[in-house]
Amino acid sequence: MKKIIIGDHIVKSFGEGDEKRNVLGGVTVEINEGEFVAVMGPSGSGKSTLMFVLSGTDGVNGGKVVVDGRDLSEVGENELSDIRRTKMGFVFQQPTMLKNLNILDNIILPSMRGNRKNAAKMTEKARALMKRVGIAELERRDITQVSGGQLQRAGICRALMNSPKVIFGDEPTGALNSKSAQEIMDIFSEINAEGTAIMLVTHDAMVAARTERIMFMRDGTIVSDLKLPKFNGTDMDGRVEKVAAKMREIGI
Ligand SMILES: Nc1ncnc2c1ncn2[C@@H]1O[C@H](COP(=O)(O)OP(=O)(O)OP(=O)(O)O)[C@@H](O)[C@H]1O
Repeated sequence: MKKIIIGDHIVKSFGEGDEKRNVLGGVTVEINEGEFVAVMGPSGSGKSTLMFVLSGTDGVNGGKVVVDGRDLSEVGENELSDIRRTKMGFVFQQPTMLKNLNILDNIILPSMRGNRKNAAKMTEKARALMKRVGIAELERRDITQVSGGQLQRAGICRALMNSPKVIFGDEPTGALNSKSAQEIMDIFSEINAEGTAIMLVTHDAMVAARTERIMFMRDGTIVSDLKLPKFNGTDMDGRVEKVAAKMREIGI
């Protein structure tokens, strides 16, 4: 199986001198193409930091990160930004969107990068994505005129505009009620079924149980790596129980 992301003995520290602290203490992790992964762990265990370094958002202090065969320590700023733009999509707890643009323009803007030439193509793609996630009728709305779940759907459309190989989600369902959260997970499952790898940081066992692999972190290391069969709509209770049992074991 081809690896889309490799983290090889990653060390990440913050602070200087006596204040210096390792937040990731030599983490080795591999994500396969098309894999659906969740990262769980207590607050402060390094989940977001791991996601930031694997996505090249942040550099490392030791070890290396390889994305689709490219060692990020060997690429310059321009190539790093190209890799992030063309191979990765990002979904956050609260999508950061511009208040003076409608939903459609917010989805299109980041992929345009000032290039108006392909505006028609981008608009067509955004409309197809919006239709797919059930927000086709909201394209002219302001971002303040939609629900949290609808805004998150728009955030997912934005992340999919460049057909990424991997989507990173930092608590993408954290601001939603459990029904909306499961609907967002339905969308992630569909995207994953089409071959996009997804890595989600979550505190929610119901969310993690929808993935096929849950990495548990504690104190900057991965302490457990739980594998589940791909979710096919059945045995949700059994899956949640497996995740919950591991959480109890680890003390989350
Ligand atoms: N830019 C930074 N400067 C200094 N310390 C940082 C920085 N970013 C994160 N940390 C510290 O690194 C540790 C891990 O943070 P991180 O956000 O990765 O944890 P997390 O597991 O995602 O937590 P949570 O579940 O609360 O979001 C924390 O102790 C945090 O305070």
